[in-house]
Amino acid sequence: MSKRKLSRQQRWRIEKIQAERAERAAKRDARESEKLAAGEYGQERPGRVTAHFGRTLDVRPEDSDEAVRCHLRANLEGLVTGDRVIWRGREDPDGRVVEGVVVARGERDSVLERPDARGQLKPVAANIDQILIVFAVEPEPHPNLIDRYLIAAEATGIAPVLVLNKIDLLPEGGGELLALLRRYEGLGYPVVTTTTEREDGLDALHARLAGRTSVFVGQSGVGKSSLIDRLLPDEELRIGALSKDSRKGTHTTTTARLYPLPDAESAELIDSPGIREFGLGHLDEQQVAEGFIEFRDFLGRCRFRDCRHRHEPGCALLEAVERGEIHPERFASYRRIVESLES
Ligand SMILES: Nc1nc2c(ncn2[C@@H]2O[C@H](COP(=O)(O)OP(=O)(O)OP(=O)(O)O)[C@@H](O)[C@H]2O)c(=O)[nH]1
Ligand SMILES: [Zn+2]
Repeated sequence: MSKRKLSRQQRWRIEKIQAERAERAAKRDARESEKLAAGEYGQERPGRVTAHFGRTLDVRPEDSDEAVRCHLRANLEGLVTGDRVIWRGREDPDGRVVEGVVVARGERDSVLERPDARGQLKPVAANIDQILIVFAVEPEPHPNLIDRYLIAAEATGIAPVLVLNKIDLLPEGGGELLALLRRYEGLGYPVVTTTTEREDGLDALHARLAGRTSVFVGQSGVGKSSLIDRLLPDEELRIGALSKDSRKGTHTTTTARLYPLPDAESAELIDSPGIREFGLGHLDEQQVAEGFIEFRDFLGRCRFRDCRHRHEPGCALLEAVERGEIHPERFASYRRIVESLES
């Protein structure tokens, strides 16, 4: 077969497939607008996306715990778990909302992004109030791991919280790790200590979660799963927040999900394996410097506009270290992280 003939055939096939696809989409839209026009769907109301599967979403109404399987109006794109939306529900003869259509997306306060397979940043969750960076007495956090997480969190604009887990393993008197934590508290970061080994081990965490939407991140083995299992003890509760037919879904493990926490006052958790792995990947030197919050007062004050804060004369950061306004270990950590970006 000649090359040209093949490509003509291919072109024809592609065009046919595209035409069919467009026709299907147009039909679907027409059906939806008919239903909307015919008043099959009820009033517009607010809700929040609790899970998403392509063009299908689970939306939890503001006045209910049970999410409703919804599809998207054709002109809407890129909704993620945590998005606030306006939607309309369709009721069955018994007056129960059985399905819905999302008609608009609300403003986002924040968005968490992750690089996709091609390295392009894609939103994975929205309207998160705080990133809980979990680390543990064991495995001991290696130097500047905490800083790396803090920088990544600062770059999202979402408030970080440090959670030290497994405090049942702390030595008498607290040891170095607690001293390190005090330093972070001094910088203004909230610090919470936890243990899943004691009945009251999560009290401080519950208080911190109340009234907010949170995500847990942190290195393997620090106890994220254990903490989340304790916060959402009832497996059914995790699944029960979803509409019935989404339980059958096979693609349910990778999407981020939003869970209401049973024991804390209007606390919500967004979780997925991808979110837990949140890390430093895609930052540049500028973002790293800005991620050290105590550097911010000094950035832009160096003598040279393109100062890289190494040994340049008139470097505002180096002078601040000299004066004791920046902790030398934080500055050393900054340097190591910048160097690791280069290699
Ligand atoms: N002593 C002690 N062990 C804990 C505590 N919390 C969790 N562990 C243990 O730490 C180990 C790791 O906990 P996981 O919850 O699997 O940690 P993770 O962060 O989810 O790890 P990945 O799934 O690899 O990301 C398990 O053996 C837990 O039993 C704690 O508060 N104290
Ligand atoms: Zn400088």
